[in-house]
Formats: sequence, structure tokens, C-alpha cells
Amino acid sequence: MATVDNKHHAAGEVFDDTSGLRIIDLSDFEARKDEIAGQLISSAKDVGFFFVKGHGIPQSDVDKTFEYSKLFFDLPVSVKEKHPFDLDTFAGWRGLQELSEVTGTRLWEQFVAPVDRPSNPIAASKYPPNDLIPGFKQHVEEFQRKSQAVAAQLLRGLAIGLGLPEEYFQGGLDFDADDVATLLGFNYYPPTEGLWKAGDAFRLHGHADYNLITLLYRRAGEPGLELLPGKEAVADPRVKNQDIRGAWRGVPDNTANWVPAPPLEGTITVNIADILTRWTDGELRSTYHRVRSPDQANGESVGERRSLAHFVAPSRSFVVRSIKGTYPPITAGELIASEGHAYGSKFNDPEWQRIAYSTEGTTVAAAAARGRAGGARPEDLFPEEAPPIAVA
Ligand SMILES: O=C(O)CCC(=O)C(=O)O
Ligand SMILES: [Fe+2]
Repeated sequence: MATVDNKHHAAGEVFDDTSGLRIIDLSDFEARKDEIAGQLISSAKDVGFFFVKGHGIPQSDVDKTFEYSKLFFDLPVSVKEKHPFDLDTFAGWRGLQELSEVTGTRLWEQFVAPVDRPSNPIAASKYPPNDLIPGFKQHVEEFQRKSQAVAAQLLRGLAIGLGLPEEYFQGGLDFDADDVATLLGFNYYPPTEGLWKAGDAFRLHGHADYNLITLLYRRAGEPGLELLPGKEAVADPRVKNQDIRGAWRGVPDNTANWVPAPPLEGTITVNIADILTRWTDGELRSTYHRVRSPDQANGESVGERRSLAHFVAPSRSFVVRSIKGTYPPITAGELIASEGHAYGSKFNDPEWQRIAYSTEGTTVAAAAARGRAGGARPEDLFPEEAPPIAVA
């Protein structure tokens, strides 16, 4: 696993050698917030992805959450299928059946865990009975509370970086709200030994996250995440007059230059997601990303892979008003549901599935990005001109 020592300095900033992504140190935030804000905003505008260290989340909390991931996914299908994924809320379990139909095998399973609140009857019903996994729901809540505090700090920095009041993006972030919409996504990618040749398929198709900002926790020795820096269509000025509500923006270009983002010890991988893109009129980039299947020939582990995606979102009743008025006001709850339904209908389209889960067209660019001896350079992350994006 690469570590945060695997880095070089450019203009006083720190980059990971393999991805070219910035590693932003959040320690001593209050004293350093203007400096941090500058780094955050430049990553959020140009790339949409970055790593943070000095975030204060103990590794033991992350490890414990991964242990719960194993307990959950090890449950029999007959138990998990009692808590199906729900397109209105994005919560619940999915993966097995729909992906088996496309690939003939299982690439990805996901359980998206809500925060249980009395006014949200869906939340409790998404969890297996407590005696099957004692303490699961409570741990998920405690972990999300800590992770959301990091997200709130990042959003302060981004507001400062945009020249807005520091509190600008704090609306809707009350973790104790009855209609809290923040979710913890558990991803499980089963072992691929003997299932397919390296590069024949993706574990997770290219997508942009539906929420506000995502904090992604990953494990040592489990690469595969790739991203398309700053290329999300909703951030493109050419589509800014469209109402992005419910738009599912197709399958991202497989021939484009995807950049690998390795897991870096002690860091959280952060990405801007669609609600923040909408809120900032496309200025901050909700960037396409995907998980490539392991490349055994290059020594990558074909064992299981897990990740935790903390999908931070404003409370469902919070009204998102884009700063410059590019998009009409809409509640976060409506946005989340419309993205969910757009995703659901696309997902059931066999042609979409075929393209999303095949590496057709990726070989040259993706292999070049992966094989680059010294890793991507920071300047690779700042494409001069985005190719035209079809919006019809
Ligand atoms: O597993 C990963 O590294 C990425 C997961 C992801 O993109 C998601 O859950 O939205
Ligand atoms: Fe994602």
C-alpha cells in the first residue's frame, strides 16, 4: 500500500505520486483554515477528488466498521433480502441479483445504512434484527456522527475557499435532525480468483455520487478505484441551464483518461457529489469514478475488497438553492429520490449494464494510466479542454 510518505512537494502542497491527487492535512484546522481552504477549493474545482489526513477519526473506529461489514455481508441472502434497497431513500441492500444477470457472476454487493430516527420508519426496517449483529445500528450511528463532523469541517473550508460565509454549507447538516439523510454505504466486492481475466469487467460501474460530499474509507492492499478528473457532465457550463434533477448522465466515456486513486494509509478519500455541484452552480465537480477488477498479472490481490462510503447529505426537508440561481430550489429529499429513480430505471436497461460493466474501449487509456512508471503528474489532472458532452 502506498503511504502518505509516497509523495512529492509542489508549490508547498503535497501530492500522491500515483494519482497526482492532493493530500490535504486538516490538523490544527482553526489556525490553518485559510491555507486549508485554498487547497480544498482548488481540488474541488479542478478534480473533485482529494485525500485528507489529520482528520481525527481513529483507525480503530474504521477497523471496527469494516468488521461490521463482514458480519453483515456474511449473513445469508434470505436475511439480507428482507432489507431491500429503496430508490426513494437510497437505503438498504442490493447487488446480488441485478449484477449476476449482467456478468454471470457477482461483482459487487452494497448495504446502505441509514441513521435510525423515530420519524423515519424506513430506517429501522433496513437493519437486520439486533441479535443477529449486536450493536450494528448503534455503531453505524456513532461512526457517521464522527465522520459527518469531518465533512462539516471540509464544507467550512470549501465555503471559505469560495469567498462565502464559513457557515454557508452547514444548513441541513444537523446530525440529530429527525429527517437526517446521511447514509453509510458498505461495499463488498467478492474475491475474483478464477472468475475473469484482469480488465474484463469492473467491480463497480462508473458513476457520480448522488449526495453532497462523500468520505470514502478504504483498506490497505485493495486498489481499483479510478476517477475521471473534473469530467462530470453536470459541472459542465454547457449543461448548466438544464434542471439536473433526475438526470442520470449515462455511462461515462470508457476511452477517457481514468486516473487510479490508490488507498493511502491514514487518509480518507473525499469526493464532491451531485448536490454540492448543483448548490455551487457546477463550480465544484462531482466526478465520475469506478472500481476496476484486480489485475492479477500485475500482482494485485484477487481477494475480496471492501470500502465504506459515507454519503453525507443535507436533511430531507432542507431546500437546496443554487448560489447563482442556475437551478430551481428543491428539497434534498426530492433530489435524492429523483436520482435514485433515475438510477433504478437506467440500471434495468441491459444495454446500459453491458456497457457499464465491460472494459470495451478502456484498454489503452486505462492501462496507460495504470502503468505509468512514475504515476500520474498533477498536471495530468487539469485537462485543457473537456471534450463535448452530449446532453440530449
Ligand atoms: O469502493 C470504492 O472504492 C468506491 C465506492 C463508491 O464509489 C461508492 O460507494 O459510491
Ligand atoms: Fe461513488
